[in-house]
Amino acid sequence: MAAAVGIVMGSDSDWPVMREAADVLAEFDVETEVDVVSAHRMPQQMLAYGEQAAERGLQVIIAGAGGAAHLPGMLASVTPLPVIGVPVPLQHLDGMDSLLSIVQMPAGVPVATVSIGGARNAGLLAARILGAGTDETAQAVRERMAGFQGDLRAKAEEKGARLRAQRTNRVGFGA
Ligand SMILES: Nc1c(C(=O)O)ncn1[C@@H]1O[C@H](COP(=O)(O)O)[C@@H](O)[C@H]1O
Repeated sequence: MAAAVGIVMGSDSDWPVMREAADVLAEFDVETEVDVVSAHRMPQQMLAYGEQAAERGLQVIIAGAGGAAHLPGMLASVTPLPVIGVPVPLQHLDGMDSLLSIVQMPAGVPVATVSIGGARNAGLLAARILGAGTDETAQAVRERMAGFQGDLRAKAEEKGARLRAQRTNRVGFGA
């Protein structure tokens, strides 16, 4: 099956962060492809990747990069697909440099930017985008997302119950 989400990053050193996007999309049975595509180091290939992404069948691109992170924005400038940018924290500046590079896009070229190191949320956002469609595949992703949200809610409720149980006065909203 062709990949629906392309997960690209400026270097293989970004993979420990970016793999979380691939892992969570696997939980949703969404097919992904993974590669290193650098705007700075391989500009021609980066443009080709962005230009061909839609015709190759991709529906969403997740792009992660650290430091002076131009990759997500440059991909967004050559593809009509939604691009989700992941700021990758490096040793210096803790990812603030990357966050600001990715989030401050000029008008007309949107990149949906997640938090520093937020590759898991990038994967979840990609799943939601895929789930917004009207076909059966979209519906299946949407149903899985509803299940995921139910689990998340149950875990949050347990946290409240644990916290209330530590107190003598157990009054609280969830009690
Ligand atoms: N920000 C970019 C781009 C780009 O935006 O095109 N290409 C590589 N990089 C980043 O450089 C950092 C260090 O890369 P190396 O570990 O290969 O030296 C990585 O976080 C990568 O995303």
